[in-house]
Amino acid sequence: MVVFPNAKINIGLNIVEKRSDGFHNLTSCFYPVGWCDALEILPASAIRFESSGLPIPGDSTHNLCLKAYKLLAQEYSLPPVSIHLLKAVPIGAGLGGGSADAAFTIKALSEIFSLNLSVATQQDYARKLGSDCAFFIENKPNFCFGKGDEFEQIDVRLTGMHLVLVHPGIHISTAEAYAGIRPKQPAHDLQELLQQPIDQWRTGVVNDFEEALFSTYPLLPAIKTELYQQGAVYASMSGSGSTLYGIFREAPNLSNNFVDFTVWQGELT
Ligand SMILES: C[C@](O)(CO)[C@H](O)COP(=O)(O)OP(=O)(O)OC[C@H]1O[C@@H](n2ccc(N)nc2=O)[C@H](O)[C@@H]1O
Ligand SMILES: Nc1ncnc2c1ncn2[C@@H]1O[C@H](COP(=O)(O)OP(=O)(O)OP(=O)(O)O)[C@@H](O)[C@H]1O
Repeated sequence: MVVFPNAKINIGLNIVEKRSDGFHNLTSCFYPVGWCDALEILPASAIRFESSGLPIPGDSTHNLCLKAYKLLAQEYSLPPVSIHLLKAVPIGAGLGGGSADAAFTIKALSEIFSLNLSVATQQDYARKLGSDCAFFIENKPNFCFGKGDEFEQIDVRLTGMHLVLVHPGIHISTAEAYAGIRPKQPAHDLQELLQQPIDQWRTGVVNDFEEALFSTYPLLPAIKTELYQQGAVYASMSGSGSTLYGIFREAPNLSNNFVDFTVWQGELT
């Protein structure tokens, strides 16, 4: 089976408080986007994992696809599989790429081996692998809270709007980004702000990681400013960075912009 684990963006991200388990409670709208990896999982005579495309830091035995397989294999006595991951979504980029790989592995294994796992059960397994993972089981725009792994429906529809993602090649560790944050209650309720027309998001819909990371990496606010100059109706950093995104009504002509960076463009669904 071949599946295509896609990235997400965060539209607004409030880091509300530090929890007793060391994690943070947050509120954010997670929105799936079309930039994706390719993941092939086949029954095999022995467990095998390999990846191509972007190099993934760390030992491949720690890859989230393998962790997801091992989690289900021990519960359901799964036979061995061969996994090939073609990595395209940048890593440490605030796009949840590794988390999507983990969630799509759970979904694919459930289908290949007819495990008949409910959405809720798959989300429970995904939560064990990372805070962002559970979102990718349903993979639809959601208002997320708790560690980012609890969901409430939200009526934010950007279908047909044009998205530009700019990854400046800076790897930001999620744990380090959280360590630099002072949690606070948001000035305005994010769910309410997102009910306003998108033209009004610019003033109120904020990503709390921007304040700390923009002073460390001046390139990041420069890219955000450029996205607005090119006509974005809303621009922000995604997650803990370093990817910036702009939402446009029409595809901009970016032939002379962002030439030093990795850019992905496409329509939002
Ligand atoms: C920044 C976001 O991408 C926003 O969507 C996510 O909160 C990150 O989620 P993630 O990459 O799945 O993070 P995890 O793999 O669960 O955790 C990595 C590290 O980030 C910190 N972490 C993560 C999520 C969270 N709600 N609070 C945290 O403090 C913890 O130090 C944790 O050890
Ligand atoms: N399939 C995978 N894809 C990417 N990174 C993976 C994967 N499996 C394990 N990892 C590890 O996760 C680390 C990246 O985690 P990190 O949370 O910083 O970034 P991310 O998963 O790309 O998404 P985000 O930046 O949105 O959190 C890598 O350094 C790598 O060691």
